[in-house]
Amino acid sequence: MPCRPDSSVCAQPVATAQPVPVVCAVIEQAGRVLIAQRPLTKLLPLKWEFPGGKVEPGEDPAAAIIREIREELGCTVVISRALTPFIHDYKTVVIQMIPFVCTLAPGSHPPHPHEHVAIAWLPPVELRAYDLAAADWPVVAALT
Ligand SMILES: Nc1nc2c([nH]c(=O)n2[C@H]2C[C@H](O)[C@@H](COP(=O)(O)OP(=O)(O)OP(=O)(O)O)O2)c(=O)[nH]1
Repeated sequence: MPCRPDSSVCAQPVATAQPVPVVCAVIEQAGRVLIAQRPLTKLLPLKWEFPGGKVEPGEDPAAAIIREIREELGCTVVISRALTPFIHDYKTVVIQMIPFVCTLAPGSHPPHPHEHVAIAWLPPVELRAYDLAAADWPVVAALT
């Protein structure tokens, strides 16, 4: 039997995409935090962000942020605290942002951009002058 669009009893399968879990690190050092500029060739080209990336299936978010920072910046971070995760809807993709405040581990190499086009260390109040990815503004609000 065909389904009427307004029917409440019609159980058509509905596409319910799960948010993509994304970890990001607010790396703190001497009153400044690190942001990184995304490459031209990826989503959100040239937007600034807190470095990180997608959590792999079955991966613990805390392990994911340490892995992503090692891959992207060649350094080791220690998690100081977790900020509250939240959902951001980009319309083309819905992500769950899972932010961590971190410091560089003692003896770590300094961060060096392997995938980003630039990095910057800023006092948190200066973040608002940068063209950050939309999902990063709640993270900035949690910091300032
Ligand atoms: N890493 C990161 N991604 C962010 C931030 N803000 C934000 O909207 N995003 C979005 C951009 C992407 O849609 C998604 C993360 O994707 P990504 O491309 O950085 O992840 P990845 O490093 O795992 O990349 P790949 O292996 O798939 O190439 O989250 C942020 O602060 N950090």
